[in-house]
Amino acid sequence: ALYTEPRQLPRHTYDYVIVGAGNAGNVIASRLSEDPRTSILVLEAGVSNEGVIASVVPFLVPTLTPNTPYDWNYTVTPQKGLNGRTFPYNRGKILGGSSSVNYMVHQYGSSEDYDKIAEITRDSGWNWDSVKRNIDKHEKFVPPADGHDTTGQYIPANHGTNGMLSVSLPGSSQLIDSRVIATTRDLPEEFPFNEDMGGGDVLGIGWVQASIADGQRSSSATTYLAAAINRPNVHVLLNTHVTKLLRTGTIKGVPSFRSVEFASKLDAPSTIVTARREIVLSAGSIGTPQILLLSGIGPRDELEGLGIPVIVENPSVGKNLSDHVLVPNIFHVKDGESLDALFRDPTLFKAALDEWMETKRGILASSITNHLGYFRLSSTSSIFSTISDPASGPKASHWELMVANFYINPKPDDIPPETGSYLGLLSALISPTSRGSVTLASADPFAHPLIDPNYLTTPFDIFAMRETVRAVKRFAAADAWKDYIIAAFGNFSSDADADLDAYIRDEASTVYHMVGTASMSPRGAEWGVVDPDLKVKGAEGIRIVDASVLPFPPNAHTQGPVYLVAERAAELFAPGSMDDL
Ligand SMILES: Cc1cc2nc3c(=O)[nH]c(=O)nc-3n(C[C@H](O)[C@H](O)[C@H](O)COP(=O)(O)OP(=O)(O)OC[C@H]3O[C@@H](n4cnc5c(N)ncnc54)[C@H](O)[C@@H]3O)c2cc1C
Repeated sequence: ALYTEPRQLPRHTYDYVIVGAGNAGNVIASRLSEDPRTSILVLEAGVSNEGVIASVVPFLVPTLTPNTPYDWNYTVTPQKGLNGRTFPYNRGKILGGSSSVNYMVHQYGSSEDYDKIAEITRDSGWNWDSVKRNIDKHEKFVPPADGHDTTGQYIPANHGTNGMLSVSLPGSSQLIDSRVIATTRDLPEEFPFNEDMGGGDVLGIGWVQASIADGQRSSSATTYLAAAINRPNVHVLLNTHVTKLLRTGTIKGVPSFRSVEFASKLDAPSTIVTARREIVLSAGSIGTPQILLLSGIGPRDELEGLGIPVIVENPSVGKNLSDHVLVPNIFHVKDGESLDALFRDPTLFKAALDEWMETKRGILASSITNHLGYFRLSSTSSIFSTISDPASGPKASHWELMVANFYINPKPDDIPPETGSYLGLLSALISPTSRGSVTLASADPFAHPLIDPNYLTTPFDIFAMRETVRAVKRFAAADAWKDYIIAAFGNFSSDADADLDAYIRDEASTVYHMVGTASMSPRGAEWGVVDPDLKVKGAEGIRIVDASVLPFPPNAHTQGPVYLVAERAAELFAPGSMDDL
């Protein structure tokens, strides 16, 4: 059942209380409630996704964030690596969390990401061979909206056909599709074709797979939660801001936490609910460390500085933040051959929307990109003489290329040109070495925390980003683009290091893939926030299941890895209810 006010809750004690009905939280709610003996309460700060049309129509995704009621509307602190700039950091505040507002690219990453997590945590349960078994129950590969022949565009054996989340290839073709594929033939050494990144091999460029079915977004709310919401053992409470977890005693010599405090707003009365088995924190890479800190779990000096009693001292909480930083690399192209007119001309846009409304087809049935790829820096790059390779392994990437057939620059103060046609060859750093943090700005649970991704503050990161821009220019110089690309639009024509650095520091923003703020580490390690079974270190009764537990950013857009983490996590919980004991 779905509730919108605390007084509607029929009870205050459950087997599990899940904080956050987001990407990961809904997987846990859905899987745990398959056992009818297990009772579950999910607490979600956001609103329902029902009736939010922009969260249904794939191409409307840019209207969902930032500065909307479906976004937390966070901002990053001034970034010293980006000339002191600050910008919004989008996060879904809606059923489905960021899976209801993201750009729907769906992939899992490199097999070497998972093997590296297994190595870091010393738990083979996280290696690729073990984790990939969950793809079958997670994924349901479906035909694209336009029903085109997908032969050669993916490898069926890499995919599930019977799982929860629908995934498909692009549902509408774009004019540049054939040029992208031709580039993989023009420059096969540097930009090879990759038929399918879903099997753990990410290198090369290929067709985008997206969480879309029948021209509509597939999120954790429309799939996992939708399957569970009518079960009598699942209660979901919306508009509910969790303010802290409460210590309820001591078990095996460590503080135990079984109660969760929440309120609808600062001056509203708070309510307390209790989890007989465990509390599951799935509030995401920002919300999860914030709640831990408010609960007295974190760095002693930070907590004492704000007058928060320290219950579990852990210097790692909120640290190790890492993210995929992005530069737009926009090119001016042949007039009329792009999607720019669609954004500028309300009549064209209305026609596209009408088509979608009538048929769920057309350009709006897909997300904004049909192709992306992952690549390595040259192994002879000078940077590797001073820094060891930060990629997950020799088959993993350093950077990603995303192809968008219109003017796209996520920088908030950027003003798109009123005329002309454009191509975005966006590049993102996949293996950053910069690390940032989430810290409390105040002890007020309703105040946004300080979010400092600390982008581009290491020699490797700026070196690698510079090389991505150079590689993009080589991509754009392929024969396939000769009669199409006119010139670079933006300050990246010069090849001088200093000029490229200035361009990057001026233009960079994010792909919104923040991870690592409650990282996994080996059992007994002196660092990290959770053990490999995702239980909070030095505490009892709290497990964390969301993007925050990933120790480093994967070779993927992060929803797929988060789904796989959540599916594996669901297997770690004890079956049944405390009532049985
Ligand atoms: C604009 C944007 C575009 C993106 N594009 C892509 C993409 O194309 N492909 C991709 O793979 N990934 C993409 N991502 C990233 C991906 O969506 C996230 O990494 C992933 O969804 C995070 O999952 P999560 O479970 O950790 O957190 P979330 O899904 O964000 O869930 C956290 C939930 O907890 C709730 N919550 C937080 N704090 C509290 C509190 N105090 N009390 C109660 N509830 C709380 C939130 O409201 C939210 O519902 C994008 C993200 C954004 C924002």
